[in-house]
Amino acid sequence: MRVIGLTGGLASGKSTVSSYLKEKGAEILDADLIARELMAPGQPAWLEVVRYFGRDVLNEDGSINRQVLAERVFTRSEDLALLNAITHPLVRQEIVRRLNELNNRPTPPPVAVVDAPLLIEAGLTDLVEEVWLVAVEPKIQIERAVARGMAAEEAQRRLAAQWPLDKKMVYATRVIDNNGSREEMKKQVDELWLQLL
Ligand SMILES: CC(C)(COP(=O)(O)OP(=O)(O)OC[C@H]1O[C@@H](n2cnc3c(N)ncnc32)[C@H](O)[C@@H]1O)[C@@H](O)C(=O)NCCC(=O)NCCS
Ligand SMILES: Nc1ncnc2c1ncn2[C@@H]1O[C@H](COP(=O)(O)OP(=O)(O)OP(=O)(O)O)[C@@H](O)[C@H]1O
Repeated sequence: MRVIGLTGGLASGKSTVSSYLKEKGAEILDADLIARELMAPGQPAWLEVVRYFGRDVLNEDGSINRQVLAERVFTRSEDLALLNAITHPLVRQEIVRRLNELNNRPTPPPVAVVDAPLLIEAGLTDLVEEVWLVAVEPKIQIERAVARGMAAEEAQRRLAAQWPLDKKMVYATRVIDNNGSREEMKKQVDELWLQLL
């Protein structure tokens, strides 16, 4: 089983690329989804979030109010650092567990893709053989995030919490340019997939 890391900032097109890789037969481990699952009531990250951020960030049913928490962490860098310190080790542990599980299947998939916006920032690159970076100009990232319903200021704040493209480039072993059309992106992924297998 080959293990690929897929990364890129906000609204860069990671999910679009990973759905395409899934069609080709890859198994996808989605770090955003894993983080969300670990923050469900009673789960390890939920307990820590409540301990450090208090019950103010909870909905009435005890689930985390993601909008309130996002407002806290993307306007106060100390709070973001705290949330990252809670979630990133747990996300890492869960990714390791799931990769082992895939590897131990009687027939492991040919490729596992770790889809993580913060693959590089959170230091997960040692878990993967290659780092595929979905690269998009910040202006287009904001446009696409807004088209998806996010306020422009919110998108700006999230982008500011992520490493700039040139810093991520240093860690990338392959770059997928997603400034153009979906078709153009697919052509590049077809090529990378052929080279991989
Ligand atoms: C802050 C939270 C509650 C906001 O939830 P929300 O549903 O609005 O966003 P969602 O989780 O779908 O993330 C959307 C995008 O926001 C950006 N983002 C999320 N967390 C972070 C972060 N810690 N730093 C920078 N950008 C982030 C990413 O581009 C991500 O793809 C949530 O993102 C969270 O718990 N983040 C901490 C966990 C984490 O770092 N996840 C990233 C994968 S390791
Ligand atoms: N080449 C493209 N041209 C136009 N729109 C695109 C292209 N690629 C992706 N999109 C759109 O941009 C938005 C962001 O893409 P996607 O959800 O794949 O990004 P992401 O990196 O997974 O985002 P996030 O991690 O922030 O959730 C989506 O609405 C998607 O349909």
